[in-house]
Amino acid sequence: MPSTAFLLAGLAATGALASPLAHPRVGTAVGQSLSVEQVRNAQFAGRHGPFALAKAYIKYGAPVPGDLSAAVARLLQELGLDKRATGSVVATPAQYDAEYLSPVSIGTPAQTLMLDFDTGSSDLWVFSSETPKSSVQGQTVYNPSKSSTAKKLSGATWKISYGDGSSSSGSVYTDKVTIGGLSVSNVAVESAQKVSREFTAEADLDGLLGLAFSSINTVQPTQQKTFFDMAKPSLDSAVFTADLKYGKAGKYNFGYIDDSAYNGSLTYTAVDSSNGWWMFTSPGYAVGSGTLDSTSITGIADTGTTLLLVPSSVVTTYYKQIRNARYDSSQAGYVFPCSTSLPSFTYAVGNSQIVIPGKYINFAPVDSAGSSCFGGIQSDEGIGFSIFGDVALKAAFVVFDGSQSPRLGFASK
Ligand SMILES: CNCc1ccc(Oc2cccnc2)o1
Repeated sequence: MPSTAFLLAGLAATGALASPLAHPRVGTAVGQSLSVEQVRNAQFAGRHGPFALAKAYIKYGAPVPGDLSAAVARLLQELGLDKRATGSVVATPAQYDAEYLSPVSIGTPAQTLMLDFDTGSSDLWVFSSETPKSSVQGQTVYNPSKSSTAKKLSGATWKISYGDGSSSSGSVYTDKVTIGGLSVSNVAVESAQKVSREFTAEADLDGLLGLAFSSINTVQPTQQKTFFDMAKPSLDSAVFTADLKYGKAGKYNFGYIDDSAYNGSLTYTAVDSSNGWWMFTSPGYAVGSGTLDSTSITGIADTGTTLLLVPSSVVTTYYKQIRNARYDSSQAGYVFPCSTSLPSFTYAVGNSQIVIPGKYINFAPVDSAGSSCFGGIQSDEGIGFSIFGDVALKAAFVVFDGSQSPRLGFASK
């Protein structure tokens, strides 16, 4: 909920706190006299003593006394002026929950693309009219020349590569972006002039929408803000939530926490955003009904990564519990017979725990025969930190709190 002072300053800025008669037009000087016509201030929020009184305090930079602040807050609420923006959009899983796609409207008139919301990166990039035709195979493209609100960001370029080896690059526009009813103007929309073959192969994915911190946005020479950072000033609360699901559509919400979407309570844990990611430390894990092992796991909450990637010692401990599970070097990962009944995997968050049901850890068959299946838990070897990807996140309701001190909230559901 924005502070009263913040709302008051906003109202003052709009002139809503000004007097009903404002914006005097400059009169005409006739001889020594001057006549000044006054016009009604259409934005005036009405005669309200507390506003008038508070305006004086704001005008002279004096702190608004407690009871006046409370009176103003009540008035703002009564007048519905404390309502801020929120948004809510469906997240539909692609094949085997490999990624989740959400509709995003860009430009005027709206061009709606299906984007992969990625809390592990900070670029909003799209297939576009500038993407080589040979690289576009089924994707919907954004055409800035067809948007009256698109503006070329002159001289700006971007280039990004992802953990799975895929990459893309191009030019930059700013345009209006709307997600689930939440519209934000002048958002950086990065137009792909090159995409790697992995993206070309994914006909349903029209681009990515980065939700990590703007400090790792790749636009040069002037780094750009993420959609979330651009939306923050209008949001009821500086948060977004990820409610991904196993084999069915989940939801991303912006600006509010839907307390009916989870069980019990949220447990918050500290975030180290110094590298631009939502990085946190899980104080322990358990396999199946086993006791919690207090080996801590430090990693990022990454909706753009499919699997749960953890230290090799944890991976070995997990698959040791499964007869016929083995490391298959040809797949570069642990596999097991697809008919296997898998143990759950629990990761601690503060003093609480998130349980990933065993079935979430059967990612997909490795071959058309479907006899051998690839594990949803694999090693983070070589990355430098763990990655709590979709396999881990879809077992929870996750709050990405982007306030002054960013934090993550987890709840079971
Ligand atoms: C699956 N390859 C193409 C692709 C789809 C989504 C992404 O983006 C990623 C990949 C890995 C980590 N984070 C984001 O790449």
